[in-house]
Amino acid sequence: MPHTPYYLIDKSKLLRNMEKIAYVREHSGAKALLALKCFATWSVFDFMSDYMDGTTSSSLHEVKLGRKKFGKETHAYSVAYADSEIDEVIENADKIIFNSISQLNRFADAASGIVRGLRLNPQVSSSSFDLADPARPFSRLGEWDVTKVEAVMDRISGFMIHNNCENADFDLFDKMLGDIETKFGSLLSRVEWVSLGGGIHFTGDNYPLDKFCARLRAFSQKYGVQVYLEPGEASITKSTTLEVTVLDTLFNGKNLAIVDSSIEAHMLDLLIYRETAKIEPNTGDHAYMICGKSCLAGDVFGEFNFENEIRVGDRISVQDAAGYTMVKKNWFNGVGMPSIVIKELDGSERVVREFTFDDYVSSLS
Ligand SMILES: Cc1ncc(COP(=O)(O)O)c(C=O)c1O
Ligand SMILES: NCCCCNCC[C@H](N)C(=O)O
Repeated sequence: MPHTPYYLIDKSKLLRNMEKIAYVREHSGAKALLALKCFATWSVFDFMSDYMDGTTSSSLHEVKLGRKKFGKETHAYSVAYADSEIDEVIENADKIIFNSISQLNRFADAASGIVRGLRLNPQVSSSSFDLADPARPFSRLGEWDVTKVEAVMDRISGFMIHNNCENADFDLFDKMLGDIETKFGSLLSRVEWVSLGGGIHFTGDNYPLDKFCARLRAFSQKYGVQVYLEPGEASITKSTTLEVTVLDTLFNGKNLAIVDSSIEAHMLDLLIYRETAKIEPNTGDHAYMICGKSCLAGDVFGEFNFENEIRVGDRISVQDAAGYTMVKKNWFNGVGMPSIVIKELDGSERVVREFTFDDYVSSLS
């Protein structure tokens, strides 16, 4: 049994998402690229690559990781490329998507030998978080002015449009795609491919996959484009837990349990978006606030119910711990970094990465 804390990636749960992605690819004709910003734990890429078409990236490091560890089709995108990195980005990519017309022009020569695209911003999104809303006022994420885009159509063969965020509502997706068609329809029929980005929770329970496939296929046929999807969360949702152990219990008006992990260090996204973790089944008469071990006063995973009183040494599994966790983990307080463990399809567990004091030291100088 590995020492806690560790992220436990369960391949049988990952497989459920992979099979839905494969279904969508087959029935819609869309290609699916893993968004590495969400999940970049490359030890399961061999497994995932049987079900997906490749990766998309947000930086030089991610595009190189995608090329090296996942293979297949590799898309490069970044909010802005530096002169010093553009050649290496291009060397490692099949397509490059520029965020702005100025970057497209700046790197016109460097990128003349690679398929190029441009990010469009339809100025509508499904995000309820200002922080993650690509359509927020003054957004820097993509071009929105059709006249300006028309002027560079000879330099690109595709678009990327990412405006969904944790969107589990097919009707909302459908409506927003309609908005995109209204705004950019005249441009869409002039390109060969369109990536609709990530943020579409189509692998969730009860998502109307057949309607989704039909909508994607109709879009693809109407404009004569290859559609791409860039699932991050949808690829890995509910596949992983963060396994922790209780180190101490206190009563300060509420029952508190301190675990050998930290929301700040190991599930940072929850803190950023002011969400609580998930612990199942969350039933029983014993209510506890589950707290992290960093010195941050608000290092709290949330309040949950348990069937029994919690004792030091008890194990707790924090659910849904794959997306935006391992890619964001940090060494705050020097808290021990969770190992990464894979549960194989036969149920056996394999530790694929452990972090030591030397890793902490080498992350600083
Ligand atoms: C361009 C792009 N593609 C894909 C994604 C992945 O989104 P999600 O993990 O919500 O599916 C994001 C999220 O930031 C993104 O910005
Ligand atoms: N759970 C809170 C919202 C998370 C939003 N996802 C983060 C990134 C996202 N893909 C984006 O578009 O910014």
